Amino acid sequence: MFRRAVTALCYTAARALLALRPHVHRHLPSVRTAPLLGFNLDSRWSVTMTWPFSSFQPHDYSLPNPSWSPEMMRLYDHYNSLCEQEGGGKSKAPWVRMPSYNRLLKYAKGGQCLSKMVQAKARLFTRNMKEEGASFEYVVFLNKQEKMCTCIFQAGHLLEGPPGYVHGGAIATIIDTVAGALTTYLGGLVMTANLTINYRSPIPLGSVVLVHSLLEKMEERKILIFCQVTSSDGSKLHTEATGLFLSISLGHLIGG
Ligand SMILES: CCCCCCCCCC(=O)SCCNC(=O)CCNC(=O)[C@H](O)C(C)(C)COP(=O)(O)OP(=O)(O)OC[C@H]1O[C@@H](n2cnc3c(N)ncnc32)[C@H](O)[C@@H]1OP(=O)(O)O
Repeated sequence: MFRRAVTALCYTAARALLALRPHVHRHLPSVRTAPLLGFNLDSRWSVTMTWPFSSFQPHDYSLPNPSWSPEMMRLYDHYNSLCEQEGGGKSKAPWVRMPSYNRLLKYAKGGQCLSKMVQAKARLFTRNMKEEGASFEYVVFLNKQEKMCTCIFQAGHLLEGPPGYVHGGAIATIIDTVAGALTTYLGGLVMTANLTINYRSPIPLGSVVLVHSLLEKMEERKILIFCQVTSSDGSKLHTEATGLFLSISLGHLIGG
């Protein structure tokens, strides 16, 4: 009984992710939970919830907070100005800001509630710090036409690797996150199969960098991504990476 309930909840959450690209629904068997906990991601990637309690709206971590440096704010304002504006209806603007929650479950309608029922203490580890600015501060913008994402990333003091510089694992994490966001948009439910990273120059702790991720090739379930991390003015290359993502069936996640 419990297992069936958890499975139904997982189906609902996964359907929320798959809603990003409806064509991948072919990977999912039909389920009956959707009418109970439906969801909708509108064209600006903000979640439209019909859950009756508005306070259940999840916190969006990709919005500015006081820890953001002037450079982070400048870049945020720049990319935001390229996006469809609030109340602007259907826009031709190619960029959208992707919302960011501390659990992927929260993309589901009623996901705030779901996330309290399924492994309530679990958190997306890029979004699990209480202190703003201490670790990953980032916002991802998606360009649907170009099939690319650009992330503005401010690396906080807890991400130190070599003294004064960002840890290579933290850089891999933000690359995986940005490439993962792009491939989720392109392929629905995905997992990283392979990441190959070349660290070209160290990233100073506390600095703001740009993480660009773009589609190289998409072949059935395989999505190949190219990434570059550069200084905020683009003059310095910090990191290059390629990633292979595979779109998966829901059974892959809940079957173990
Ligand atoms: C808005 C949303 C934001 C989201 C941000 C968060 C993103 C976070 C993303 C992650 O970090 S995911 C967690 C880390 N990844 C994993 O834990 C994945 C662990 N590995 C697996 O679960 C499976 O190995 C995997 C799903 C990747 C593949 O298993 P499958 O059984 O689906 O694939 P299969 O073995 O049938 O292979 C399918 C094809 O892919 C190829 N392939 C599989 N794994 C490969 C690999 N590692 N390298 C190269 N090719 C690979 C394989 O050769 C084959 O090619 P062909 O079709 O041409 O024969």
